[in-house]
Amino acid sequence: MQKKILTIKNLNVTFSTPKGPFHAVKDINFSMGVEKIGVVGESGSGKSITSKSVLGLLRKPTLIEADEISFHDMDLRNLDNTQWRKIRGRKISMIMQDPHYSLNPIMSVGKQIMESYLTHHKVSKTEAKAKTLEMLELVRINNPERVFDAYPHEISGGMGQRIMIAMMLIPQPELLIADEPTSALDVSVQNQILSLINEMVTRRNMGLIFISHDLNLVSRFCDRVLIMYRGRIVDECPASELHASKHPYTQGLLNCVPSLDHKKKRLEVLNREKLRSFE
Ligand SMILES: Nc1ncnc2c1ncn2[C@@H]1O[C@H](COP(=O)(O)OP(=O)(O)OP(=O)(O)O)[C@@H](O)[C@H]1O
Repeated sequence: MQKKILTIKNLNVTFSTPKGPFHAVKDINFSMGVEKIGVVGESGSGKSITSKSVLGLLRKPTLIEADEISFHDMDLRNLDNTQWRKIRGRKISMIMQDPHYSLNPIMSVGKQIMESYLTHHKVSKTEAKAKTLEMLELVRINNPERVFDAYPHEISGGMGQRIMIAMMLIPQPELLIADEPTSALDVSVQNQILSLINEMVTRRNMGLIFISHDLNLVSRFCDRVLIMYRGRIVDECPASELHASKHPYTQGLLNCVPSLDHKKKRLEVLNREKLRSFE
């Protein structure tokens, strides 16, 4: 049997809000090995909160309850900051949606990528810089020497996404959580980045959780898909069978995807009445 990288059993997340408790993530169960798992679902369905729970990024008073969240054999519940520092970035990395929130505004982007490498590898600065320039090239940055010295406000959104990807991949994590990692990139750069991520999965045995609104991309790129609705996983299928799913919510999502074949057809709106039984 394939070795498990991540196992989640009965994960529930409840926020405390001025209007009372809000149960954002409900009874999530899944496990994964060296594979690419796509997570889809409309905005607010709980995709990011599920990922943030895995990385211990939610703080009290938010209530995170789970029977199990384990990475290989390690229990990720209740780790302290020192233990998290050894895992975040090094073993589990997350590429966030907006690079401008994730990059340090007062440090050059090259230094940030280099630091990410040096934190986890005992090498000289010269070696780390060479590795950083190599990584910048791998994420298709032209003129890496110049970009190395740029500050986050000097770079475009698309370049920022590639820099985030470089920073997260350089330590060679065992699990990568990528939240809309290529949304600001044009199709050719997107394909190159996806092939780089794919290579990390196949050659370095990395597991990938790929959060996206792009159902066509997920069905093409991933191995398996989890479909979330209102905090729950309501459907799960091999990625190649996503378009054939019989689940009403998945069908609803698929019907909202613009298609070149149906240019004149009006885009459908999800029928919420039909979906009440999944809440
Ligand atoms: N700090 C918070 N306090 C209260 N509710 C929150 C908080 N953070 C997120 N939520 C709510 O939790 C739910 C799940 O949010 P989450 O960010 O996981 O959605 P998502 O599926 O990732 O959406 P998107 O695709 O837009 O990123 C949403 O209803 C959101 O409003």
